[in-house]
Amino acid sequence: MQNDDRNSSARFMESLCGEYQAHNHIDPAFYERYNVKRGLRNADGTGVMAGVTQIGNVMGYYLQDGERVPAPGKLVYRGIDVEELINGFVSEGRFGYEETAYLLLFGALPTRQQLASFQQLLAEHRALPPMFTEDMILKAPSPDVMNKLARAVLALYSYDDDPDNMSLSNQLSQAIQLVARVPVIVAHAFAAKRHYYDNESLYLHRPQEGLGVAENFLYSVRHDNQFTAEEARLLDLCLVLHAEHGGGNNSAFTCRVLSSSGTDIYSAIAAAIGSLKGPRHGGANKKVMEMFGYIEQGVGDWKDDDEVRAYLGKLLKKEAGDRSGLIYGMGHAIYTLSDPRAVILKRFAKNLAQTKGMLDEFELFETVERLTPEVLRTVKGEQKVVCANVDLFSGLVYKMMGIPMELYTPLFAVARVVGWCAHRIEEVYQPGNRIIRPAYKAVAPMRPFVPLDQR
Ligand SMILES: CC(=O)SCCNC(=O)CCNC(=O)[C@H](O)C(C)(C)COP(=O)(O)OP(=O)(O)OC[C@H]1O[C@@H](n2cnc3c(N)ncnc32)[C@H](O)[C@@H]1OP(=O)(O)O
Ligand SMILES: O=C([O-])CC(=O)C(=O)O
Repeated sequence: MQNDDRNSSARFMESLCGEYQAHNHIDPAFYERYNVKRGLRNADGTGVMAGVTQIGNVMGYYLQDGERVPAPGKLVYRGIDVEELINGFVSEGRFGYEETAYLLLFGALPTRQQLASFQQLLAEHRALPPMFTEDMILKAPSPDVMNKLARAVLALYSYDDDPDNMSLSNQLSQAIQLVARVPVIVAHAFAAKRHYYDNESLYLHRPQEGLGVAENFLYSVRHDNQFTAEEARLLDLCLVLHAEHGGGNNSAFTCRVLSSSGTDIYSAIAAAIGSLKGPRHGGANKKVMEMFGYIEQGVGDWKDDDEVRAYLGKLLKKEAGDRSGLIYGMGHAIYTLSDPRAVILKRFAKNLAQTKGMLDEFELFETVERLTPEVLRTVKGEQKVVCANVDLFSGLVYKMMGIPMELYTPLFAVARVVGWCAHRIEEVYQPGNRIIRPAYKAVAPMRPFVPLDQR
């Protein structure tokens, strides 16, 4: 394109922005006037009840006389407290992700035999279809692994002989395939990203028989295939903690919205991946680490509360960091006093920081966790009780395990695909399900059409 053309299309683009701004303002007062549940949230911040589920339960407050009372967070999978679930498999010296996946998908803890058969099924489905990596990943790589993952999941539709078959056995079988394949797609998408965008050597490792999801993931993303048993156990725990979070979280709800239309599983899961990528949702784990990069640079003395406080204020006022006004890793739609996953991950982060000589960094994370509620109150007047969410410490744990930042959000997807599949199947098979179709109050005044030469 010539310079003049470029300038004139830039000017036209600018004028289009002006056109948009002139005609698209929505008065915030409308939300109250028309009783619109912004973000599908009631006035007190609680979520609008949009469905019934048996899969997961997230508790962060209780209601007393119609008021929200903050409480320590609790996460429940299929009626079982996640902390109890973790204690169960850790104390018996097993990996827990496959057992958790079985529980979430089918609704009951597996027997020893069922667990072994399920692990075998996952192993059989791990291999991607012939030429899939070459045609769908290497030929069209992406600088963003989540973007590649969404596109690859959507592409699996054309490698499935019966993609729109809605029978329960087909849906479950597609779900098992996705749980098995998503980690492999992530590993290959990451390899392609490193090769085509970072000029690194290309290595593609095939998943190994006899290794579970966490071990295979570490095996595949490390160029020398090496990992320790301790690393695999910690990653397994992270996967369990990220596997599910109720029907209302943005990505599960996205998946349920698509599923309610009767579309195929690949479309629904690809959309959920797109949702999780967002920086206010799963993408926050990467944003947390980027934000700490800014804080570490911008704060001279990490142990000086006043300096950290002042920098957090700048983040909120969009004067520092990525200028979004957010302190990533803090706040949650449901949790108030604590996110149980953050509590567990913080414990592991502290232990790892001690052994890796990274206690100063860990303590800076703790300071941000401690000071953010106060800064949110003073700078934004925010009265809500705010705690660290799962994303505050997960990135630090991954960093100390030597897992590259581009994989933080994809790892979330590796775990959460199980929750999404469980929600999809529940949405499709619940009796009397209906297409999800909320309303939008239309506020544009009516006006006549004007012929082209009279505008
Ligand atoms: C896996 C997950 O998805 S966990 C969440 C990961 N996301 C993040 O860490 C991003 C930072 N946090 C946030 O953006 C929010 O806390 C969310 C998106 C997680 C929850 O959002 P909401 O439920 O709408 O927040 P809530 O009702 O508690 O907040 C009310 C106000 O406080 C603000 N707020 C809440 N948390 C933060 C934060 N971390 N930084 C800045 N402002 C915040 C909200 O933007 C909102 O302000 P507004 O009224 O000016 O729009
Ligand atoms: O529940 C939510 O809103 C966000 C979420 O998925 C999580 O915290 O894991």
